Amino acid sequence: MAESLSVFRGDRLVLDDVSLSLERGGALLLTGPNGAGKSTLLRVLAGLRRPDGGALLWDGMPITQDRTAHAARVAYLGHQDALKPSLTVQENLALFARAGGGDTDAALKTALKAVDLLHLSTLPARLLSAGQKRRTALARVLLAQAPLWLLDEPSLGLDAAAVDLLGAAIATHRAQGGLVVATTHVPLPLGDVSHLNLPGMPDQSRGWWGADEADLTGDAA
Ligand SMILES: Nc1ncnc2c1ncn2[C@@H]1O[C@H](COP(=O)(O)OP(=O)(O)OP(=O)(O)O)[C@@H](O)[C@H]1O
Repeated sequence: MAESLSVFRGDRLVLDDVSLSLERGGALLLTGPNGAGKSTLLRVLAGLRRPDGGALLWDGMPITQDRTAHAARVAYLGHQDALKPSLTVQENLALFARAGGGDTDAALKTALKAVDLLHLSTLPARLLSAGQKRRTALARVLLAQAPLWLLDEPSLGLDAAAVDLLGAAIATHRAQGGLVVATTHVPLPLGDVSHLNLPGMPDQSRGWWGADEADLTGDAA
């Protein structure tokens, strides 16, 4: 899926020769210290950022051949929940339900139920707690009906019950052949996963080029 990716941010090499692959139904956990490049790698996998070296493949084809098709494959959960504050939970999700096609109302209801937000569906997003906003953002991932879920610290702000719901949603997605790549600093209920640790710089003050480059190469699954 990803071959020898390298990415600069500013003049710093953040990812160096990172490779990974995932089969249908597979999940990959990205770990590493703050600044190691986990979010950067997710953005590259989402096609939101072009790598400076290496290639991203889907079913053996470079994603650069059809970026629109790749965008449609991806449901991306970033650090920002990106909800429109004046719209209700339901309204925030409606666009994504439509994009998924089929019975919009039924899909919306199923997604709201999956994150236990049915009772708050008519509340404006500005009135939601941090965890409720995160649940809404997760519902959007469910509605996207995309095979590849890219989740940046998905459990951030979630209570224990919501983490269980997240685990259930991921299990269902994987059972249907979906793929998941998630970053985390805490244990996540992902089941059987591959693991890629990006160690980052042990001492940032030494500058990137002092790093042991072998430590930066990750091969998953
Ligand atoms: N726009 C930018 N310009 C320059 N450097 C950047 C930019 N955005 C991020 N970086 C740097 O890229 C490196 C990787 O950042 P990234 O957000 O991918 O790390 P992370 O592993 O997700 O960290 P965290 O665990 O804190 O979320 C960091 O050193 C960061 O300072």
